[in-house]
Amino acid sequence: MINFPTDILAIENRIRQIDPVKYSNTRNHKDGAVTHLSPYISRGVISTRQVYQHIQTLDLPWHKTEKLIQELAWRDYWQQVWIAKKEGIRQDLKNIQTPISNYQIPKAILHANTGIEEIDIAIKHLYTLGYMHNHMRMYVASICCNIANSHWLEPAKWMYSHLLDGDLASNFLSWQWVSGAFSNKKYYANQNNINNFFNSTQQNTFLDVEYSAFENLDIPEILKETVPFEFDMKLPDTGNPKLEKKKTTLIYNYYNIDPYWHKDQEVQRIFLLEPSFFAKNPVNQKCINFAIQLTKNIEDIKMFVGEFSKLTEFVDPDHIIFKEHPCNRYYQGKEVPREWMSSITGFYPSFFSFWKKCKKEL
Ligand SMILES: Cc1cc2nc3c(=O)[nH]c(=O)nc-3n(C[C@H](O)[C@H](O)[C@H](O)COP(=O)(O)OP(=O)(O)OC[C@H]3O[C@@H](n4cnc5c(N)ncnc54)[C@H](O)[C@@H]3O)c2cc1C
Repeated sequence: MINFPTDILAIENRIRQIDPVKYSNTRNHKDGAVTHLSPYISRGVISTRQVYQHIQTLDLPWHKTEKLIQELAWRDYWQQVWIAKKEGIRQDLKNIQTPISNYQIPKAILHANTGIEEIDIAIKHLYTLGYMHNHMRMYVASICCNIANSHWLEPAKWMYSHLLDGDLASNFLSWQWVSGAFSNKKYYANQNNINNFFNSTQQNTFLDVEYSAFENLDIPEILKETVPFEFDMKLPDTGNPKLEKKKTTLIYNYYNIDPYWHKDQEVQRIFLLEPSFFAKNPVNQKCINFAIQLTKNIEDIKMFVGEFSKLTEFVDPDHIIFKEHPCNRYYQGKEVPREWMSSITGFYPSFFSFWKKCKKEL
């Protein structure tokens, strides 16, 4: 079973294990050769550029690596949408999702008892592992939004809260894509599709229908009971670390745990966990622990649990440096850029218009 080590050498080793050819032939399958790198990209430990540069060293023809590079570009694309739309990613961006029967989550999804064996197994794995296969994320989102007619936001928050790779842009915008709020067509998958890609043989489930039946499908009994997303999240209680007010200070956070950032320089390093951010975007203890473990790759980093405004009482903003990211627009100090795979920035209404431009550079 897959695991997610936090030591930087193990993470770099995982990059070296990428097989772009096998990836493109198998990525949609349960046991496909996917990279399992997303928790490290989401937490800002490695960048899409770094993965892309490794792929280039393999000296493979473009057509054999294109699929994986394209998936990496999806990551950058959603980030650019987030930068452009800001908090707007929490709302239906292109179309209003319809029909909606509730703004909650089907209880059967939360309790992993939809009756669809592979879905239920995958949700239990999500709870224990903090990971779910991309195709399975699409199935789960489709069941919530397009079969149970739940608005995408609450189930998206639920999934985000359990993923080690939780990334608000990839998450919310993918949910919008599945539900038709960021695409012109809802995504459906039937039981046959799940059986094909997830090696099962189940029949007679609520998804065991022809595609033509989906538009007018009644909400199955098992999905009718819905519950709100409620999460009581606790951040570690560390007390205030000893800080130097006038020392050059690098701010790390849930989206930036880059161990090579100004490595070997004599600076103050702070891992900032802001209660207001996590109150709005809660994650489970496993996710917080994972992030904290990742900071162990950074020497002498100190954890500060509190708001940025509180931190500035201890460190002068003139001495603060932070990486550009939509979740920390309000930081004060010097903002420096993140690493991207290409130089293409800005909002593109569709991934393929963005990809067309990226491709020219890659
Ligand atoms: C409903 C839904 C919710 C999602 N929520 C998240 C999330 O919270 N965080 C997150 O990182 N990804 C999310 N994704 C995207 C995708 O499922 C994961 O990035 C991918 O499954 C991660 O596994 P991997 O690293 O093995 O991916 P691989 O298939 O090995 O892909 C390599 C890398 O490409 C990028 N990538 C691949 N597929 C996508 C995609 N569809 N969208 C954006 N980037 C992609 C990721 O950075 C990934 O690490 C979501 C997708 C869906 C459909």
